[in-house]
Amino acid sequence: MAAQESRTHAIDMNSVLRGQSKKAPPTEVCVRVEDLNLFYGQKQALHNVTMDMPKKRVTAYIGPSGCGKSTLLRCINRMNDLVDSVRIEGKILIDNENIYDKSVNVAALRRQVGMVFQKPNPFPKSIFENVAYGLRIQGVNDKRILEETVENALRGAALWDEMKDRLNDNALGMSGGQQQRLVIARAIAIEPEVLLLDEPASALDPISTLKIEELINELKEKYTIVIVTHNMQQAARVSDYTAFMYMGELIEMGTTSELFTNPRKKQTEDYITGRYG
Ligand SMILES: Nc1ncnc2c1ncn2[C@@H]1O[C@H](COP(=O)(O)OP(=O)(O)OP(=O)(O)O)[C@@H](O)[C@H]1O
Repeated sequence: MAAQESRTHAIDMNSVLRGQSKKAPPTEVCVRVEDLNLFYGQKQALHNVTMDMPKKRVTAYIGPSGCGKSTLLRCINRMNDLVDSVRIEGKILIDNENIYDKSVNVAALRRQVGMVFQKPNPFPKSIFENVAYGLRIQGVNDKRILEETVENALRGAALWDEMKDRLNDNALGMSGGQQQRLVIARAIAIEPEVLLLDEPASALDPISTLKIEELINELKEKYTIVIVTHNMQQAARVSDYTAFMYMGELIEMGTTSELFTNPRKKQTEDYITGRYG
């Protein structure tokens, strides 16, 4: 009875999910997290997290503020290494290689695993140079290669038609939504394998948000995507798999459709039915 009632809550997930297939088809694992524990000084922020993220699919992390979503996301390209007090135990395997192995080249890892943040962060340079940036720092200066890459990346980020006549304009003159797609173009210009998106639309208006969501849907043809979002409807719209986290633990992960319509754990059900968070 309670469960029955709880499904008629504020967000009608069945309507959000309508049209999605019940089960995302099986696929290879791209990123595997194994027994991951993370400490910021004395404080443990992740507890024994183990999960698989499938190749060329979108996995969303949801959960209340402070539950460790961004921390877990930042482990996938070792961004947390930049925090002084951090200590990490466990493994993250990308294509079966442990990215925490001593032999790993972190700069190469960050080329393999691109990241986009909540606030768009274009450089105060031209649109062209923003997208060409990753190639330039790899030492590529061939005009033809740069032009081709910039065009492909802008097309990939659904920006080419809007921006093809403005390539020399300063990127800071673009709207917030355009800037966020530009930052995505900058990330895909160097052809990463995995794309991490940390609340990529939370600073954007509804139309720009919709464009980002459509873009995510297109990008998963080529990339494995992991997205942190506060917005459960957005998770339901864009992701194939959803992981629910609570107080640094992974409570439950499943296909998005199953997790939202038939959660196995009470904490998940309480969260998606709006009882907390
Ligand atoms: N650099 C840091 N130093 C110390 N503690 C941190 C740091 N970053 C995050 N934390 C702590 O780790 C915990 C998890 O934070 P995290 O940002 O990963 O959560 P989140 O689920 O992404 O939250 P939100 O949805 O509010 O962004 C929180 O208690 C937070 O205060």
